[in-house]
Amino acid sequence: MGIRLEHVNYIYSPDNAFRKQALRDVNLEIQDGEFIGLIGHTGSGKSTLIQHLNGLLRATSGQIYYNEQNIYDDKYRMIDLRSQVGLVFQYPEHQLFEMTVLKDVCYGPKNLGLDDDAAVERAKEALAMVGMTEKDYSKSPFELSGGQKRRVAIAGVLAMHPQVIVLDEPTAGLDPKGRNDILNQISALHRQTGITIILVSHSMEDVAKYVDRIIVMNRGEVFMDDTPKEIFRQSEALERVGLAAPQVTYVMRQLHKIFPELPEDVTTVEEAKEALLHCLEADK
Ligand SMILES: Nc1ncnc2c1ncn2[C@@H]1O[C@H](COP(=O)(O)OP(=O)(O)OP(=O)(O)O)[C@@H](O)[C@H]1O
Repeated sequence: MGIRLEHVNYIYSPDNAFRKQALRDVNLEIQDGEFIGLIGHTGSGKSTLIQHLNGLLRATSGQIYYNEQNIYDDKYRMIDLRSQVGLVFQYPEHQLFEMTVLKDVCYGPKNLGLDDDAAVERAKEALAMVGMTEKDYSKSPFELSGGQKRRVAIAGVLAMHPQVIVLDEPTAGLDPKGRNDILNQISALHRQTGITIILVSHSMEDVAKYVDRIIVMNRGEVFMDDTPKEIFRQSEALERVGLAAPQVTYVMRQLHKIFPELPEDVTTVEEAKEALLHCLEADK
């Protein structure tokens, strides 16, 4: 099962001069356990779309089904959806406010009605999933690095045991090491738990290495929806909407013209390295 969007439109300020149609006839099916990259240039509708997935925004028209239930049915309990589809906003560390890391992560489960012991258990489990250790529990969130704060914020959502986690630009503002750490951690989380992960990003490089499927948004529409390889094959179409395939894809395409034995469609640096080494070995 999973999430299905049918003909979803969303208009901000429909009745005044600031009217803005941010989503146009969006049709999507997201299966349980997928790892998806949601890409688009600024203003393409990514944030608007993800806020529909846990009911924070209500479609102006169209329907959304979560596990085959229409979330706009009068009897549907939006609170259940919110606990199953966790949103991690951009710069989530700004929302850390408790005195200690452990207390902060307990906040969500307690809000769900869990008693103190159960909340602590969930918080510890979630902190371990994002690579935080016992010695971090009693620290103030304010003494952590930017990347660590972000992990704590992600743990806060994980502690609610969501089936789906949506991360809006989880690497924004981090240095290259911080970016790699957090993306590797998210990828490990996907492997360990099998939950659905939707990673919102501006960066093809960031998502190419990790996700199985990329959804490209443009002007509120789903412009492409395919595997990274298929998406990057259409680099001219991407460039028309202000995006580009990863640099390594272009480099390997040029190299393929000179050395046809090298693959033409490469999406990650790791794949390129492997292909080049293989080629060198064969040449020996
Ligand atoms: N509260 C709002 N009121 C009016 N228009 C809005 C509002 N929020 C967003 N928009 C407009 O809706 C469109 C889609 O915005 P959205 O934030 O979903 O894009 P985005 O792809 O997430 O952008 P970014 O990558 O910059 O976060 C943009 O044109 C934006 O200006």
